[in-house]
Formats: sequence, structure tokens, C-alpha cells
Amino acid sequence: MTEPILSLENVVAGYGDTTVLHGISFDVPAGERLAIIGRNGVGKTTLLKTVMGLTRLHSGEIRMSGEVINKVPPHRRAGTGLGLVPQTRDIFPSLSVEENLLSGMKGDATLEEAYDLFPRLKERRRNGGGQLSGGEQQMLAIARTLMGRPAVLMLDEPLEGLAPVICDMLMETFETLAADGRHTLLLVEQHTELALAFADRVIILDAGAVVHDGPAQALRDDPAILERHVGVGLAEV
Ligand SMILES: Nc1ncnc2c1ncn2[C@@H]1O[C@H](COP(=O)(O)OP(=O)(O)OP(=O)(O)O)[C@@H](O)[C@H]1O
Repeated sequence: MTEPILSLENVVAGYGDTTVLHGISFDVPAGERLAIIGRNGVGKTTLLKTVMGLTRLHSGEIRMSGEVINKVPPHRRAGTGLGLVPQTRDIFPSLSVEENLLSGMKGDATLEEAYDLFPRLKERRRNGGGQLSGGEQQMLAIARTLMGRPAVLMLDEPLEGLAPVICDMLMETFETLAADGRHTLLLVEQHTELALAFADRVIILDAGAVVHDGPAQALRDDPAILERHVGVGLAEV
């Protein structure tokens, strides 16, 4: 069997002495589209931040391509192939679109590839990050993370607060990225229906633990699983 690109084993993590994740284990094969869903406050953001080294890891192991990265500091984790688009987007409001993109650029990444993915950013390249609409800010946050050439792209509620037409456009972008053979995608999303349509596999978190891990098709076929763990059926999301 080929080595998973990302692997978590019994990860216990949180903030200071507080534990939020209580022994999380899963493997992600390269190229997978993994959706991580669950009610508010169950630890989805904490999970992505933990993979990025932004929380306190109490115990367990995180591996990228077989290498344990527990001790790799957050600013070096991009170098292991990880990229996180945070829920807060964290773009620099006083820098232009172009400067924001340059701030994330590594290796042979080019501005043109960001503009090919999001032509709207090219039109807005001289505007300040703070002048962009919510949708444009999200495009910029995604494009900037991609400038770091991540093999594993983690997206934390990228559709939050965005108009349906922008959500559809971003989902198409995720399809493009997933299909290009260079990206593994971890998508945390409250728009469960869109997440299930996109994903190969779904992990459901509850109270900082994995309560379901299986093919997305199983949840599409049997919404009762979703009802049980997330408290809503597909029709309601
Ligand atoms: N910086 C922090 N310090 C202390 N506790 C925190 C911090 N951030 C989050 N928490 C707590 O960790 C728990 C999990 O929060 P987290 O944001 O990971 O959940 P989530 O599933 O992403 O929720 P949401 O869907 O609302 O974004 C919550 O109880 C939250 O209050």
C-alpha cells in the first residue's frame, strides 16, 4: 500500500491546558477529497490548525509523507507541503492583491497562475486587500495559499457568508484543483450538501472525536447517518 500523504495518529490537542481534540486518527491518501463536517464547536477548525502546528499538541503523531512533523514549527509546515486557508482568511488589508500574492509565493509559483485560476484577482490586482468583496477576499486567501505550492490544501469554511453564485464558482475551483493531480483537499464546510457532492470521503467530528469516517456516497445514500451525527438531514442544509 502506498504511504498516505497525511496521517494523524491518536492526536490529542487544544489550547494551553484545554484539550479540544481527544485522540484523532485518520490517514489521507494523496489526491483524496476529504470533507470534514460536524456541528458548531466540535473542533473542525482546531483540527486543521493542529495539522498546521497552530495549537498545542498534547500527544499523538502527525506525519506528512511518512515523516513525523510534530516538532516542525508552524512557519515551516508549508515547507512540508501543507497549506491552510483559514476561516478568518487573514489577508493583509493594507497590501494590494498582488502584494498579498507575492507574500505567499514560493519556488516556481507565478502570479499568472493565480490570475488564471481567478481572473477577477487580475482585474483587482492593484486594489488593497481591504477593498475587496468577501468573495474576492476568499479568492485571494485561496490563491495566496496556493502560491506556497501545497500538496495538501486545507480549506476552513471557505464558503461562509458568500453568495450562492460565488459558492458555486469556488466549488468549481476546488474541482479543478482536485482534478489536476497535484492536490489533496481537506474541506471543512457547513454547506453539507456541497461538501458531500464534492468529497470522496467524509469524516464527521463530534466533541473533538471522529464519530464517522467513510465514503461520501454512503452519506448521500443514507442521510440518517448525517441526521444522527450532525442533527440535520440533507434537505435541511
Ligand atoms: N483560541 C482558543 N482558545 C481556547 N479555546 C478555543 C480556541 N479556539 C477554539 N476554542 C474552543 O475549541 C472548541 C472547538 O472550536 P473549533 O473552532 O475548533 O470548532 P469548529 O468545529 O471549527 O466550530 P465552528 O463550526 O463554529 O467554526 C470550542 O469549544 C471552542 O470554544
